Amino acid sequence: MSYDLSQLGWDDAVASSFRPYDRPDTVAGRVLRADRGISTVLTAAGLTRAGLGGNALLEAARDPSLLPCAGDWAVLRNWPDRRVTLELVLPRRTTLIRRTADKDSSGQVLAANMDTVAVVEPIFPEPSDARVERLLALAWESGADPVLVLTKSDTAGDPEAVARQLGELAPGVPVIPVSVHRGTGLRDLCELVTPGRTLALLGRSGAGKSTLANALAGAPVMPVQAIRDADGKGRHTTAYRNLITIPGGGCVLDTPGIRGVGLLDTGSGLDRAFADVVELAARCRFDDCRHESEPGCAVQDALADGTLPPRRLASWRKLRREVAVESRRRSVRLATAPRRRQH
Ligand SMILES: Nc1nc2c(ncn2[C@@H]2O[C@H](COP(=O)(O)OP(=O)(O)OP(=O)(O)O)[C@@H](O)[C@H]2O)c(=O)[nH]1
Ligand SMILES: [Zn+2]
Repeated sequence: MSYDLSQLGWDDAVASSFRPYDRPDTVAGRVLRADRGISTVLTAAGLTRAGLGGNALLEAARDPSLLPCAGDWAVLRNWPDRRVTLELVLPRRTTLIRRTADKDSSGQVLAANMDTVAVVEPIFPEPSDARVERLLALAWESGADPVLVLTKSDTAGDPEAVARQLGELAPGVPVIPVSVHRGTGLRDLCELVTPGRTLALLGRSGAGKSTLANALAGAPVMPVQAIRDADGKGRHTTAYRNLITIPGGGCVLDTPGIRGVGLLDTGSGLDRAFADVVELAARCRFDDCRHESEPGCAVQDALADGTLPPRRLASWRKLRREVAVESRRRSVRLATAPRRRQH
């Protein structure tokens, strides 16, 4: 079997990052799934499973975020005894990464090398403004283009009205109401999974991500609810992340249903998610305006004339505080971490 990797997004940039490692015993592939050290990888020769090679283990010890994850392009090595190891994760073009509770961790990579991140929020039960804002910041931070997908639109009397309302939390982001049950809105999403393009789905458990991935694939490739193990115990399907190849080209990356996401904002994600507030703040008279009671505060003016909802300002402040606390913690950690190779 031979597979055309350009369908999966293999292009000149990936090819040139692979070139230095291109040897008779190596091959490049895209990670469909990474599960406790075993990666399922699609190469031009077909599907293969690879354990972590020595080099990949070393890299991961240095920085756990360099462990392979779904969506990665990787260098595989074929050994004479037919073993296959994953030796290196090629540089990621975009990365969805969240802060983990683990203090030493540099964050958990949820998905890599996607072109678009769909923040998936269900219309029923009630969509959460705060979750949408947080996930959009994470999506912007990834470097990919965000879209906001409102699932189960069949449950709303007027899904367009809900879309307009949530659209206010998503400046510059297309909002797409979708109902898989009715088959509406899917065409807009299909345009994001044309050959070579990857769409990642990000949302809470039950948001309808798997249902959406199945609909985009046109065939049930992923069990929606629970599947049964051989021993009869129920196992939930979304503990892992999966890259699904779409017949006709393109891929969908389903991330696990996440309960809480900590932001690991290093710069622009939050600013872009709150572009409306940032733009107002840039118009304040003082550069260091705290938008409280300073004269000439454009943010306070917008609150007063009703163009900026107070809730929106409050969530911006809350997320900024969270990110500031986290980056302080990170810099303390870096300063106190034992140096490697001191001599
Ligand atoms: N009414 C309606 N229900 C839907 C639609 N899409 C999904 N659902 C239901 O929503 C529930 C959750 O869907 P899933 O696709 O399993 O959600 P998920 O986001 O993959 O959840 P996790 O696997 O836990 O991350 C299921 O019971 C679906 O049948 C839709 O378009 N309309
Ligand atoms: Zn101000």
